[in-house]
Amino acid sequence: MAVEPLSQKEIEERLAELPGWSVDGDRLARSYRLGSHFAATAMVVHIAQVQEELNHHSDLTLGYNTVSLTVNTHSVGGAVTELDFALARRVEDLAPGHGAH
Ligand SMILES: C[C@H](O)[C@H](O)[C@H]1CNC2=NC(N)=NC(=O)C2=N1
Repeated sequence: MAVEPLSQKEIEERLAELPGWSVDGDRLARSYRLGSHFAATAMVVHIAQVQEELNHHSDLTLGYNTVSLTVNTHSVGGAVTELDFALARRVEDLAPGHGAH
């Protein structure tokens, strides 16, 4: 399946289903706060596992008790695509298990 940049309208429709996520420049982004540094670290490892499964990788930043991601699709010149939203949905699914909000 060829992956293509999403239109502004397509991005807005998908963002409406993903509270907390936004588009910052040409990247889909969200930050989470967790209960401790160790909890944040465990979430980073879990996200890395999903990224390997999807073969799609965010810029993933670990803070003291925060985890931040930004992602776009290099192969279309750094635009937001369905692949970025697929990763975002998977991260949203795993976040509650880590107590992330
Ligand atoms: C060869 C491999 O499929 C590509 O390099 C993948 C890996 N991870 C990736 N991650 C992201 N965010 N964008 C890509 O275009 C991308 N491409």
